[in-house]
Amino acid sequence: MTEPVLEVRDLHRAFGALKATDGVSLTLRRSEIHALIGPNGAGKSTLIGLIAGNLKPDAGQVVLNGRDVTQADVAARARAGLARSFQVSAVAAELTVLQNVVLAVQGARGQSFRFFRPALANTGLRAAAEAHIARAGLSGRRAIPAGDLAHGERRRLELAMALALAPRAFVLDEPMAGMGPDGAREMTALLDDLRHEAPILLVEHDMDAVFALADRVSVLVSGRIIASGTVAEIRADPEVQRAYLGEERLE
Ligand SMILES: Nc1ncnc2c1ncn2[C@@H]1O[C@H](COP(=O)(O)OP(=O)(O)OP(=O)(O)O)[C@@H](O)[C@H]1O
Repeated sequence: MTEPVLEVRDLHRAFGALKATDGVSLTLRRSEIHALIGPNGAGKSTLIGLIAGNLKPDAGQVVLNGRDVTQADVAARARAGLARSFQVSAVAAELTVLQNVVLAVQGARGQSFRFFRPALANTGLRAAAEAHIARAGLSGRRAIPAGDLAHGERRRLELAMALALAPRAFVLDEPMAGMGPDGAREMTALLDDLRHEAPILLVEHDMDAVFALADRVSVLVSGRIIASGTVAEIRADPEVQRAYLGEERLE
């Protein structure tokens, strides 16, 4: 089997006496969607923070493409190809969709934002930005200021900007949050496509989306992964039913 794109090894993080992350190990393989689910307070945000570099672990490792990035900061992990979206966002509301994505492409290429005007005239940057916008399904909205986008479109814009990083792995924090049923279905289709760009670690409460998309599901409860498996395995697991899925009123 090929080496995982992202690997978390025996990660620990406490806040005082509370073990928010208590010995978590997981992998993300090429082209897969690995969903992380769990009740409120289970430690999902803490784990994402440890993976993205916002938080430092007390022990354990985060390995991206075979490289130990445990001591690297958020920016260094982003440069190494980790695209985290939906919580921290650099979208500028007054700029158009195209302008925002051009800036993201320019930034990803290590060029200064001071040269914004030349950037818009730069056909290479512009073509790359247009391709990301098309991939995110926003071509018809390229001239709209980001601040005027609907909620779901804004999420698409964030994904288009994440694509500018040429990501090796996506870490997505509740992409379906705040979406109606149509928006959630559209986002589900988009994520199903994006997995071929880079695999996705998906933290999501929307179980329809999780069950439609995930190749594997890991269930986090009190800082520990209590079960990991296919959708069918997780749905049939009595411990998961007891600890979590029972609350979600499945089927
Ligand atoms: N900075 C912090 N200081 C102290 N305790 C914290 C801190 N961050 C998180 N915690 C605690 O760690 C535990 C895990 O929280 P976390 O936010 O990671 O869970 P979660 O699964 O993301 O929850 P939710 O689904 O509600 O967002 C909780 O008990 C929370 O109160």
